[in-house]
Amino acid sequence: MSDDMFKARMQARLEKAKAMTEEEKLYRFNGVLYPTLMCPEENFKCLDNIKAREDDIMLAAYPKCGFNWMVGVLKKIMAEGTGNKNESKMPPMMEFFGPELLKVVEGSPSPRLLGTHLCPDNIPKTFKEKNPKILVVFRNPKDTLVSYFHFCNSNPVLPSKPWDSFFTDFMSGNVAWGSYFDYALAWDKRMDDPQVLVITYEELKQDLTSGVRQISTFFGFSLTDAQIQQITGASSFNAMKESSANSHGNMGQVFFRKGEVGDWKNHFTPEQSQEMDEAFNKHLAGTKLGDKLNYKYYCQ
Ligand SMILES: Nc1ncnc2c1ncn2[C@@H]1O[C@H](COP(=O)(O)OS(=O)(=O)O)[C@@H](OP(=O)(O)O)[C@H]1O
Repeated sequence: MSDDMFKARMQARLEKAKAMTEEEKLYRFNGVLYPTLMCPEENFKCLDNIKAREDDIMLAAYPKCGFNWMVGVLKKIMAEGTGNKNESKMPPMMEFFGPELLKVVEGSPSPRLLGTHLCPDNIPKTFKEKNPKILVVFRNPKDTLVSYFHFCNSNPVLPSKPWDSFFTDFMSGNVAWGSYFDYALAWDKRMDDPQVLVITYEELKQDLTSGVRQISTFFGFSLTDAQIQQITGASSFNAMKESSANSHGNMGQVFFRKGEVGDWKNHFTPEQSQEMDEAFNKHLAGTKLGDKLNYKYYCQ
C-alpha cells in the first residue's frame, strides 16, 4: 500500500468517525477496549498469521508514553545503521495493519520496524518464539494520563470526554488498550530479560544523546558520535513537531502536543493526585519498573 492510499484510508476513517457516537468509537476485544476504526476485529484475526523474525526491531509502549518519538529515533538509527532509509509514512503499529498492510510487512526486507501498544501478553505468540529485541518506552502515569486526555479530545477516532470522567476511566482501565497498571505490571516481569530494553520518557528528556546511544547499541548498530548527535538533534520535540506535517500529515500537531515532563500539575486536583499516588503505591511501588519510573521525583 502506498503512502497516498494510506492517507486516503485515514481520511475516510476520520470522516466515518464524525458519524459515530462517542460510545461507538471503542469496542471490547478479549476484554480490552480498542478504537473501533483503527483496530477492528479483522485486524486481530489476521495478526494471528503474522510471522515474526529474529531480527525484527520491536517497539512497545502504552499509549502516550513516547511511541512516535521512538519511531522517529529508531527509523533514523536504522537508516544510519543499514544505509536504507524508511520513507514510509504508515505507522508501524501492528494492530493497525489489517490484511493488506500485513502482506506488505511480510514482504518487507529485514530488519523491519514493528510497534505495538498491545499488552505483552496479547502480542502474537510468534514474537515469543522468534524472540526479537524489544524497546519498551514508559512514562510516568500522571503525564501519560494528561497526554491521553488531550489526545482523546483532539483525535476524532477516539471518544471525547471531560477531564473528570477521563480521569475515572483511565484509573479503572476503561480506555483504549486497557489499564496502564496492568500494562506496566506485565512488562515489570521482563525487566531482567536481555532481549528487552526499558527506557523512560523522563530519562530521554533528560539526556536524549545517551538514550539514542543506548538504543542503537541495544539493537546492534555501532554508530559514530557524529551520527548519534545528528539523530539526537533531529529527534528533539521541536524538531519533530516542525517536521510533523510531513511525518504525520494533518494530525502532526495532535501527536506532537507539548512534549514536557510535569504537565500533570496543570490538570490534576489534589484529590486526583492523591488517588494516583495511592494507585501507584498499590500496583507498582517496590517493583523494578516502579523504581525506574522514579515516581516520587516526577509525580509528587
Ligand atoms: N521528540 C519528542 N520529545 C518529547 N516528547 C515527544 C516527542 N515526540 C512526541 N512526544 C510526546 O509524546 C506524547 C505522545 O506519545 P505517543 O507517541 O506514545 O502517543 S500515541 O499513543 O502513539 O498516539 C505527546 O506528549 P504530550 O505533548 O504530553 O501530549 C508528544 O508530544
